[in-house]
This record gives sequence, structure tokens and C-alpha cells, in this order.
Amino acid sequence: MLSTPMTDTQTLPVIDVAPLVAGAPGRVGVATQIGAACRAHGFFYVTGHGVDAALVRRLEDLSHRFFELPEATKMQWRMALGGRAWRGFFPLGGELTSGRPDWKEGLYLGAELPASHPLVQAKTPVHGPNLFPDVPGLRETILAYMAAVTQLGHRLMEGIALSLGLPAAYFAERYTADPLILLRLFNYPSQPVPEGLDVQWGVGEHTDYGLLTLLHQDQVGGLAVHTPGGWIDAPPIPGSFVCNIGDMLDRMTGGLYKSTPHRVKRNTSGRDRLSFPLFFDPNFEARVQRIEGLSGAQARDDSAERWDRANVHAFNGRYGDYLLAKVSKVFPQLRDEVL
Ligand SMILES: O=C(O)CCC(=O)C(=O)O
Ligand SMILES: [Fe+2]
Repeated sequence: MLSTPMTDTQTLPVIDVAPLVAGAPGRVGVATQIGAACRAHGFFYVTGHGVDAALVRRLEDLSHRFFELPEATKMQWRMALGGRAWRGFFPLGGELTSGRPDWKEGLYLGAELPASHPLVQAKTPVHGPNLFPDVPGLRETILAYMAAVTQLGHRLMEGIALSLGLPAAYFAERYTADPLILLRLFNYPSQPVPEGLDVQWGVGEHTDYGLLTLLHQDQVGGLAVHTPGGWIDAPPIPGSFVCNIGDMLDRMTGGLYKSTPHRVKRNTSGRDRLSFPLFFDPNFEARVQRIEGLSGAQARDDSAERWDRANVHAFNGRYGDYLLAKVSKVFPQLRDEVL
């Protein structure tokens, strides 16, 4: 008789990462759980992460305050004004995932770099100052949130390294000493789609591009994950972050850790849905290499099954080039204006 695997494929695992965050001896056990989740789904929740609940609540309150402003006001901080830094507000339907408009609006942010910074001087895309909306407290709260969640990203990458039998600092030494950090504040309004607009999803099916995404979502729900066993929901769990691995970790691990497709249902709950994905990615200049000697890593060309028909294992080059090729597909208008 064939034995059934013990992994429950209908719910995503919830992992208490407190020992990993503390650098305590128990972190190896945490890494084992992370490894199992990455092999099974590429998605997991983390609790015990140490990010201050009051900071997250403050960011939610201030984000609601921002998104409630009239659209014309929000357009004062539109992405076109962010130039190559790729920052600012985009309106409902302004981003295309899988070629179709998403039913969300958002504020695109990243590590705050002054205009005098060498990377900004060199006109490196996706680097630069943010376009902070004029909502009192929002700027400070965004910066504090990015700092806290970036620290968590470093700890989780240590756990991922340990889970692969690598030294904890493996990724930091090669890719993330100075990670590329992008943060987005999304609002999915509970607003009907006007007749004639080709909108199906809050966010269409996609994988994330980099290493690791750390997502806070509010209590509304709608995120779903495409596992080998079918679509399953990733419902809100108060106080947790949803983590998922991106294409570059799939590439590095030869497909052992999959970047799993996901999407967000259109919000029909009657209230706005907020989510804050932070993308913890390799440095823009880093050349992404396969990790040597991982057993079970076949680097199989799975492009026929992928949402974008891409073979991530064939990618060779700087992470920044991979990112730009992707981003210019989801914001085609902006690509023409600023790049
Ligand atoms: O809003 C969400 O729950 C997910 C957003 C997402 O998948 C993304 O921005 O890559
Ligand atoms: Fe995503």
C-alpha cells in the first residue's frame, strides 16, 4: 500500500519564529519547519516575529486615512512623479498583473535613499527618495515599519539558509547585506467594476520576483495560493505575517523551493481591504547563482506550467534586470514614460 504524506496541503503552516528572531538554540528546529513549508508550498505564516503590533496598527490607520482621500489628491503623489525610483501612488486599475488590470490601488515605496546617494546619482532604477503623502505620521510610520520588517527578513533568510544545510549567513554574504527592499501599501476597495472593464481579480495570478515576501494583511481576506493540490485560501491570522518565496529563491535552489503562484479575490466584503507586502530581494547588482550541491534540486524547466511561461532556471544576470523586465510588464505606461 502506498503511504500518504503527512503534510496537510489544505492549510498553510503557522511557524513560531521567536527562537530564530532571538538567535536562540531552538532556531534549528524553526529552520526545519521553514524548510518543510518551502518544499511543500513555498508559503507559510510566521508568528513570534517581534514586529510591534502597535506599529502595524498605526500603519493600517494611517493607510486608511491616505486611501480615503479624493483620487485627485492622491494623484499629487502619482508614480509618474517618482521617475526611475518607481515610487508613488497608482490608482484603481493602474497595475496589470498577467496582462489585466487589478482591482486595487497602491502606494509604491522602498528603502529611502537621498538624491545624493551614489546609486541614485548613477540613476539606478528603483532606487531613490520616496514620495511620501502628506498624511501626518505616515512617513515616520512607513520608515519604522520597513526597518522592522527588513530585520525580520534578515532573520528569516538565516532560517532559510539553515534549512538548506547552509551557514546562516549564506544569503547575507552573497546577496542581501544590502537587500533591495520594496514596500507596497495596497487598498482593495469593495467597489463594483464598471461595465465593460476587463477586471477579474484584486490581483491576478503571479509569483513574486525576488527572494522572500513578508505580507501583512488585515481582517478582510481574499489571498489564495496555487498549491500542487489546487487553490487554497490564505485567510488572515491576526498578528502574523504571510511569507512566500520568490523566483530568485526558486532559481537558486534549482526548484527545490518553489515560488508558488498566488492571487487575490476581488473584494466584495463591503469594506476596504488593506495589505502591505514587503519584498526582501537580492541587491540590484547581485548575480543570482545556483546553490551548489543541493540534493533533489533538478532545475527542471517548468515554464509550460508557469503563469508567465518563463523558465527561471535559465535566467542569468543581475537581479535588477530580472526585476525591471517584470515591472515594466505590470506598468507598461510608466515604462514608456520613465525608462
Ligand atoms: O494583497 C495581497 O494579499 C497579496 C499581494 C501580492 O501578492 C503582491 O503584491 O505580490
Ligand atoms: Fe505576490
